[in-house]
Amino acid sequence: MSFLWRRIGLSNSKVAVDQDDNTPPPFPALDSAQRANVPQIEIDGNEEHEEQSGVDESRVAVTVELNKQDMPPPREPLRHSADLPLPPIPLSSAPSKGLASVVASARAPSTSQPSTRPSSVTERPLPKFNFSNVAPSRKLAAPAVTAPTTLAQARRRRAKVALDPGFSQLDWATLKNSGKDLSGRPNGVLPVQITFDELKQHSTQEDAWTALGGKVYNISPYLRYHPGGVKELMRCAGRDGTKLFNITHVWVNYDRMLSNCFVGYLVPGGNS
Ligand code: HEM
Repeated sequence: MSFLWRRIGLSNSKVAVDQDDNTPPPFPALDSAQRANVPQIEIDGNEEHEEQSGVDESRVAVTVELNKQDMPPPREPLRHSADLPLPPIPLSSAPSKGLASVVASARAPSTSQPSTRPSSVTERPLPKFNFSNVAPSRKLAAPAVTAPTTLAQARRRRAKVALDPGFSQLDWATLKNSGKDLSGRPNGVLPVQITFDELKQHSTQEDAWTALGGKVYNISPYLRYHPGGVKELMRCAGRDGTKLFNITHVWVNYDRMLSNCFVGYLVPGGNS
């Protein structure tokens, strides 16, 4: 565990920030598909279990077990009445009635006529299947969806950050697409090589750099636009934020979002 003293806000007061703190924030939702690869644990109905393991109950996956081999055989497809062989046309009625009415009466026999349907094509009853005999073999993970019951619980699970007016993702896209250089470098200076020691110097809100995938970005202009809030984003300021970023939302295309904020490449040198 290594600590870095970081100035907070405009007050210049300093706090110790754990450089190795990659604890994921409560986003994405703890029972989401993104987190589906977290190790599963069995439910034991013991509330204390959560406390001990540090696992939120909503992360617990219910284990449903099915055995494919024990599934009932597929039902035989029903035959359409049009596929059934036509009953013999009574010869006596053929000359007097039109052909169409003869065919119609043959397909839909009147109630007065006894059915001529061959007994071999009568519908077979479905085979009986006892689901209690299903043996466990194949595991399917179904996330336990537990709706928060109180307002406090809901807040604890997912505290939504209220962005200031004019700082939506759309506003950021507009600013970015304006082509303005947001790297903070003097105009015309080419991307530079940045060591870890240099990176650490940029850890305040007014001058925050982070390294993502080997590239260093000036995240100060983006702070107030970040849907997860300034505080969360500042956790990766002055250090390599790749791990924390990927744990949180690997699907976000940071390279495109922060293209105007690109400062340079992270190179070995200094202490990481
Ligand atoms: C500089 C890199 C980062 C960029 C460009 C970025 C961008 C974004 C974007 C676009 C979203 C919305 C994603 C979505 O709704 O699917 C988001 C959400 C979020 N981000 Fe980041 N992020 C960055 C770093 C971080 C870091 C380091 C953390 C902290 C651990 C973090 C925490 C969050 C959280 C908690 C949300 C969820 C907000 C909500 O409740 O909707 N982000 N971020």
